[in-house]
Amino acid sequence: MTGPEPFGARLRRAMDERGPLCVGIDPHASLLAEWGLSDDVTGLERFSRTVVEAVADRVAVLKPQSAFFERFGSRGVAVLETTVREAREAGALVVMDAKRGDIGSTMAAYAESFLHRDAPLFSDALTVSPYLGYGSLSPAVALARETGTGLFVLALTSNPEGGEVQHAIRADGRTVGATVLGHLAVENAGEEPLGSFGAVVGATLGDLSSYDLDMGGPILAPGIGAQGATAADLPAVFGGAVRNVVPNVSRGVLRHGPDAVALRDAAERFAEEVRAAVASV
Ligand SMILES: O=c1ccn([C@@H]2O[C@H](COP(=O)(O)O)[C@@H](O)[C@H]2O)c(=O)[nH]1
Repeated sequence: MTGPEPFGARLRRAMDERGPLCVGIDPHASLLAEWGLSDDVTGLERFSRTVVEAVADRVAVLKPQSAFFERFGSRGVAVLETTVREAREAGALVVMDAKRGDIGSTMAAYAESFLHRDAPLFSDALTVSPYLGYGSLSPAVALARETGTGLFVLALTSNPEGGEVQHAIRADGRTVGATVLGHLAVENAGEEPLGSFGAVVGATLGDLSSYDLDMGGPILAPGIGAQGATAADLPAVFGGAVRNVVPNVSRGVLRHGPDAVALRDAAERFAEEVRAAVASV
């Protein structure tokens, strides 16, 4: 093989070896308070390091939510850099949840910020928004191919408001969300065992049988835990595509902190529930 191993192949292996689970690092102010931490950079740093030390050596994916770090300005971003580096060093893949999206020329700079090997925030994958037109993501697709990283493109989000955009029907009769999934199928064509260009599809959405979720790439599925979905819902929501689903749980795990053993146990319970749900299909 020439070049770095693609993200999709690395993710497939991590999911098979560690179980298909993504734990979110979302340092909400309310969680900092529950953990007895101050709502400042010191609290942020302690929170993030505790999560990384508790689970990064065992879960497939960690997903820091950039917003909760950006809240503290440049010092918060410095904590995010350390969090990403330490999580990767411990063996987890890192999906940066920054949901970037802009015109192509600016998108190129966003891609450099997260997917260039020399970037301080270099991550294994980045969440992006296709709602400036899927083609605006081309610079990120190109850089991800070059650096062996991946993208998770917002297709059908977990929040109830998403439907007004994503279920909207285009002139060709397809929904906007289905169109995004169609673009991803093209990106992933021929990639084995899994493409590097994933979709974000909420686990909260109920029956999605009208959508072709089998687009050759991974599906990042937020919504389990605090948003009300459960691992047992996954087969009904994702059907045969469930094998490629990486469910995300943030608050559902984090509320068990600050005790590292309790965090680890919670992550392992979710991973086991997901494994059982996938095996039932
Ligand atoms: O459709 C989406 C896309 C992203 N998210 C993000 O996932 C986590 C969910 O956190 P929970 O605490 O498990 O609810 C959070 O970072 C969201 O910004 C999403 O929920 N839905």
